Amino acid sequence: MAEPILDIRNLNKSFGALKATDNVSLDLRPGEIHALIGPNGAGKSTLIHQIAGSLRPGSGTIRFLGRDIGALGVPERTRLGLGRTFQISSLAPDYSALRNVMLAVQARQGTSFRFVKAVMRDRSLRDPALEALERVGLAERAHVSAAELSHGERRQLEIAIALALGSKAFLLDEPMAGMGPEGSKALTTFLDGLRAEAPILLVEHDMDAVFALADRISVLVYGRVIATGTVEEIRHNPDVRQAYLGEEG
Ligand SMILES: Nc1ncnc2c1ncn2[C@@H]1O[C@H](COP(=O)(O)OP(=O)(O)OP(=O)(O)O)[C@@H](O)[C@H]1O
Repeated sequence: MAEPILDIRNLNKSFGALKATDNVSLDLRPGEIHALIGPNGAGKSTLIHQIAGSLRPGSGTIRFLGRDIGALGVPERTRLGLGRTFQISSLAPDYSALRNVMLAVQARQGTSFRFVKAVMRDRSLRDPALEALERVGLAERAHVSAAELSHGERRQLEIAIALALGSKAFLLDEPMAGMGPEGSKALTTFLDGLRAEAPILLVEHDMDAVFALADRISVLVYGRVIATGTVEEIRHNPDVRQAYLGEEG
């Protein structure tokens, strides 16, 4: 079996008396989409925050590309290639889609401050940014401000930014949220292709998308992973049906 890209072992996080992450172990392997599902409040976002570095675990280890990243902050983890999209958008709303991605390319290149006009003309920033927009299907919207993009397009733009940052794995927290059926379908097709580039840890409530995309699913209930398996294994797991899917019959 291939070495995991991301390897989480015995992670714990409490908020007062509440165990939001209860001895969680899971991994993300090359080329896969590993979906993380569970009822509201199960601890999915809390787990993503700990992996991204925006929340410190109480205990446990997080290894990324073979390295213990537990002591690193968010920017260092991003630089190592841990790409993340957020439930709440982190885009600069007044900037065009292109400029949002160019800022990411600039951050990756570590280039210092330049005047905006010079930055916008700089082909070493512009070309990779346009390529990332092309890849997510947003090239035609390159000059539209982030604020004017549809909800789905903003999600695509966030992924373009993660691509431009050279992400080697993606943490996607509810990318389908607030999307209509067409948008969800388009994003599902896109994510299906994206896994070949970098594996995806996908938190998602849209079960159609999860069942269509996931190579493996982990089910989180009250902070604990109660099962990990293929779509078929999870669909037929009696504990999962009772704790979570059961409510859908
Ligand atoms: N900063 C915090 N302080 C105290 N409690 C918190 C904090 N963040 C999360 N919690 C609690 O931890 C539990 C897990 O929350 P979390 O947001 O991770 O769940 P989730 O599975 O992502 O839920 P949803 O599907 O609704 O997004 C919840 O009971 C929540 O109220």
